[in-house]
Amino acid sequence: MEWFFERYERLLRKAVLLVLANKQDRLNALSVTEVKERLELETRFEGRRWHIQGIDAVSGLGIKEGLDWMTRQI
Ligand SMILES: Nc1nc2c(ncn2[C@@H]2O[C@H](COP(=O)(O)OP(=O)(O)OP(=O)(O)O)[C@@H](O)[C@H]2O)c(=O)[nH]1
Repeated sequence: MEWFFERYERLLRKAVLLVLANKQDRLNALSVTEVKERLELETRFEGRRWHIQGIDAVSGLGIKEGLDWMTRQI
């Protein structure tokens, strides 16, 4: 199994990451900055392609912008 995980890790190193910080319409939702800090994205994904997008899944706000970013990466 070792070979499997090594191969997988190698492939994932090239993966791009899109984080959707949902419920931005709710006052008690974590802000984009808070989600970014709690997930330690800047340090964990340093040198990698990642993006965090605030969204509101009910109205759809931000979803297009997030997916547009992902589309540009692939
Ligand atoms: N106001 C608001 N409500 C949302 C949003 N996204 C999901 N919800 C609501 O949150 C509730 C839980 O949604 P689910 O899709 O079941 O998500 P879940 O992962 O099971 O639960 P959560 O931990 O609440 O995310 C539902 O009533 C959704 O309508 C959003 O962006 N804004």
